[in-house]
Amino acid sequence: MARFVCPSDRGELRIYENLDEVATELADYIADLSEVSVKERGFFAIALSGGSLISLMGKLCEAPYNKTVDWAKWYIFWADERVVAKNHADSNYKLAKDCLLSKVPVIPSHVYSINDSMSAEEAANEYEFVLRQLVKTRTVGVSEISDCPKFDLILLGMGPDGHVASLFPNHMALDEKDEWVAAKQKHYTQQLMTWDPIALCCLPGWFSRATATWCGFWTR
Ligand SMILES: O=C1O[C@H](COP(=O)(O)O)[C@@H](O)[C@H](O)[C@H]1O
Repeated sequence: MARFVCPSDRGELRIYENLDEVATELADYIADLSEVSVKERGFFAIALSGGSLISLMGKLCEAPYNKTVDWAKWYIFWADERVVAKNHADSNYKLAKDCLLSKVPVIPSHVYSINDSMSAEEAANEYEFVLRQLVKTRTVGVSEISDCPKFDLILLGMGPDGHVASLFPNHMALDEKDEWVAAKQKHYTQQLMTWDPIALCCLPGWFSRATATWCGFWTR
């Protein structure tokens, strides 16, 4: 049974007993939001991070969700990606494909992975261009107060140092105001990583109907 805490007006904190409970609640949460979005807009635009989040979404591949969710209406995006080939073990796209997308009937052309055949800067520009087209057609919603995309759901796993979507605490990418997608240099040294020191990140200016940040520590 989850405990609900509202530390401020900035959202709601739910604390679960164990990982299984989190995964069950997360699957319900996503399925409900998908249903509402498809009913209201005809689409469900979801942005994913990499990391532990993806295995937590695993229950979506099982009954009843694999049959009840309207997968054909899903449009899938990445909140961040590493600058590696799509078949590289560190690719966030590969992680989602292997553990989730290959197990449910999503439409391949609705899966918007980040281009791995160009430089990080070019890939960031291209991703922003694609997003702008999808916002124009309202496949991805638009914010009421700016022209920024408004996803139906942005799901972000949070690393132990508080980073989400390759946005590390105090990184200058957090001050970015104009671009929707940015390539950034890795500036942190405390982690050993095998991939290139640049990551794409979708910026804090993005909007969503719902943003859920799933932290790495679940138990009380
Ligand atoms: O490097 C990354 O880490 C974060 C957090 O991952 P987690 O395994 O600690 O949950 C992830 O959200 C991000 O996509 C990834 O690139």
